[in-house]
Amino acid sequence: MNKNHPVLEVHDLSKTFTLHQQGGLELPVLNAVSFEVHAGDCLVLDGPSGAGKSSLLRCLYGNYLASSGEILLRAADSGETLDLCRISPQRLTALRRDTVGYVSQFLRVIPRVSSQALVAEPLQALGAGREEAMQRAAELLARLNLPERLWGLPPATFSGGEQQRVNIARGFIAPKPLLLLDEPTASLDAANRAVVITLIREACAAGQAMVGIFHDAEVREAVATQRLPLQALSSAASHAEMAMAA
Ligand SMILES: Nc1ncnc2c1ncn2[C@@H]1O[C@H](COP(=O)(O)OP(=O)(O)OP(=O)(O)O)[C@@H](O)[C@H]1O
Repeated sequence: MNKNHPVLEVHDLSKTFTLHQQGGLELPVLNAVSFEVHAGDCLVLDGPSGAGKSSLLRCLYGNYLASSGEILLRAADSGETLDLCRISPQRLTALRRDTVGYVSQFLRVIPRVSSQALVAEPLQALGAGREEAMQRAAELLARLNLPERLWGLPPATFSGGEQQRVNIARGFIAPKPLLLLDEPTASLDAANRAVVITLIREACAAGQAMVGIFHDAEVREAVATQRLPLQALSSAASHAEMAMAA
């Protein structure tokens, strides 16, 4: 692990939402946030509800465009450092394939695609053969205790916890340098939470870096190598009150 070159560097990142349906009201959510993450680190985002944890994670995946600042990520293919705040959509798609993964709270189901194939897909996108990817998908689904009778079915009708485990397997199958985790254990029982903790630790030991939000204090304690405290800058409620008072 090279501690000198961070996988991710964030400099003075700020994000303000403009609420067009409320007369262009401005809602500052992140103010000059800076941090770096190295291979093997698991950075846990801390802070109360509304502090901007999910918004920050979405900026790091390029779903939200930051208002100012830099998000520097080292591309796995070229080793080139790219700024997510100033990147083309084509480059972002390539980065998501080989450099940065995202485990959201909810699974995006593709009709008629089996759970196992859905999990295998990110590894195939990195060049692995179908057989190898399906085998690795089966191993992960088994570790996450998803009953084998479900592997061949599309996950649309699965329970929340079953869908979340398919999503986690899909996130962990391809060893990208950076993995973003948005409450990956929120719908899981204690046994499966323990599996996810082990997966995170193994991935970090193998040199991946993680940035995550974890609902459960026990999980935060178990996985964090660093913490980033965030504070609520303003709340939608107080802004709504201000708008009504104006
Ligand atoms: N797309 C959006 N448009 C407008 N406001 C938004 C948007 N996304 C988030 N916000 C606002 O930004 C603030 C931060 O939200 P965010 O979801 O990032 O917080 P959080 O720390 O993840 O909260 P929680 O722990 O409750 O999930 C909230 O006040 C929220 O209403």
